[in-house]
Amino acid sequence: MIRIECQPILTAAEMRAAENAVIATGVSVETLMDRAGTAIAEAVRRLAGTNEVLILCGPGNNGGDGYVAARVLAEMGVPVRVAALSEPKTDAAKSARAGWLGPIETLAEAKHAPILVDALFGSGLTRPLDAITTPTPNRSPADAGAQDRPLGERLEFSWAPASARERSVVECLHSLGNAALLSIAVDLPSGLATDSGQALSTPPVFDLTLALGAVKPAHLLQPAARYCGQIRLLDIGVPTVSQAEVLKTPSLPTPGPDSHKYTRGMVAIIAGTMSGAADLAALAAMRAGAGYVTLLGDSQGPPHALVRTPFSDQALANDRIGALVIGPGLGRDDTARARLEAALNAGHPLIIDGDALRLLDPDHIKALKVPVILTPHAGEFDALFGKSDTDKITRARDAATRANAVVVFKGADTVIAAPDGRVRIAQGASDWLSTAGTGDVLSGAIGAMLAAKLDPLDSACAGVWLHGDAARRLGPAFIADDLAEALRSARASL
Ligand SMILES: NC(=O)C1=CN([C@@H]2O[C@H](COP(=O)(O)OP(=O)(O)OC[C@H]3O[C@@H](n4cnc5c(N)ncnc54)[C@H](OP(=O)(O)O)[C@@H]3O)[C@@H](O)[C@H]2O)[C@@H](O)CC1
Ligand SMILES: Nc1ncnc2c1ncn2[C@@H]1O[C@H](COP(=O)(O)OP(=O)(O)O)[C@@H](O)[C@H]1O
Ligand SMILES: [K+]
Repeated sequence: MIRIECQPILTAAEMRAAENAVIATGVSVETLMDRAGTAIAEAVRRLAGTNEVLILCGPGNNGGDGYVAARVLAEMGVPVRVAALSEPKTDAAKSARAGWLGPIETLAEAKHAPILVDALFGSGLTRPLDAITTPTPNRSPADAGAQDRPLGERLEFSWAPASARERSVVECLHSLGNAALLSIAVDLPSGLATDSGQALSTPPVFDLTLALGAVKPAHLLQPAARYCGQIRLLDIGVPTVSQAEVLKTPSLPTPGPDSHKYTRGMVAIIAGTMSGAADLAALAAMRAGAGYVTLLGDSQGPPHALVRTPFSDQALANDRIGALVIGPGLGRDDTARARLEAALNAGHPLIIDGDALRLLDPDHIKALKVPVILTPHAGEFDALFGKSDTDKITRARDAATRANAVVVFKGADTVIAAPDGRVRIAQGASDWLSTAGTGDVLSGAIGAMLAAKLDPLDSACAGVWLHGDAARRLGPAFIADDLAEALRSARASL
């Protein structure tokens, strides 16, 4: 089981292409399925202990993985039962099923087990599960004493129409999931759309998802990600590359004997009508490691290390400024517009956030001659780039190309895109970040990274990582001020 940080993220089609490239070298689908099922079995055995395992198998290759896992677990001496939704459809799944010598229960009538493994649907799901009804076996497992039947004897499905006992797949999944001590999804919790991260149906929340061969968008994008629990990758010997990767722990420069405050990086924050927001960005830039932070505009209070200067074109014309943050608490009045205009003309690398995003259009941003990082939340993104039903990765990537800027598309599933098509997606954000001012903190943290001369994509990634790590350290009910302070602990952990 491999941690997913830094791993390539593949769409369903990209994963199929990667698998096909391996198959073209002479490796059969059955061999890949065998590797997948064996890896699942090994992972499940480590977690299951002596507990009984119930594996739910669907009609496709996800179900095939389940049958292989069941066979291997049984060979390992782990108590395991199989319940199926229907007969397998693919050749590989049929051959995997043939290798399972135990009984097969129907999904609707399967009794729960302490360990639930969902191998109903993976990356092939294209429509909701709700409409599915389960076939009725000609004998129920209970009638036939399925649990006691020797290996080798199996129940045959009859494809009879709905019976009184028939239940929807979603309902079965939820009740078996609720009753389990530990629930594990094979590749994806059944019901999720692999590429968009939409929930075609609502699965239960799993404890663990075992991604096969590669991380998929649905492991990271909302709403799908909330159903996955912990995510671990299983290697099935399929080489994968992608321009999209899971956000990694950054490697940041630390001060040395030759460092001074300006070599550490100077960040300027432009204040506006709500100076608290600019104060938060400034504090965040300092705690993220900037050597010098100046706040241009009106604000008061600590920290004393923050250099407050009235806003002026002259103050802006400081060559030492390595990153200029504009937008947090800027307002949208004439003063805000004038300050934004001055900032765009100052020639410093820019982080554009909050109100400033509402005063610009993509063409204007594209015309800028300096590195630019945009940090919109969903509302700001829609206002700037237009609404769309396309998936968040594509939207972020298209926006980055259109504005020729790094785009940090915020949310519980922050997607960071560069104009060259590279994408990084954050995992495991704390939901407690949903509090006022945390976006201001992010812009300041990214400012510190850009001023430290990281390239724009790396700056955005490092800022998002520090922000996410700081939030996780704080636990519940923190406020943005706490988050800015905690950036220091996040940096110290590197
Ligand atoms: N390819 C490989 O080499 C390897 C792949 N691997 C594994 O394969 C998984 C992908 O397999 P997959 O493509 O067969 O898709 P899967 O997720 O099992 O489901 C599709 C099946 O379900 C059906 N179906 C869809 N929606 C439905 C619905 N609502 N209600 C009812 N049926 C519905 C659909 O039918 P159809 O839409 O064609 O009518 C089709 O039969 C992947 O996640 C990984 O676990 C590994 O073994 C490694 C090697
Ligand atoms: N439910 C959530 N789970 C995880 N992160 C979230 C959630 N909601 C918001 N965030 C993060 O919190 C920050 C909020 O930023 P933003 O919406 O700009 O707030 P503000 O303008 O109040 O500072 C972003 O970094 C975003 O990614
Ligand atoms: K599954």
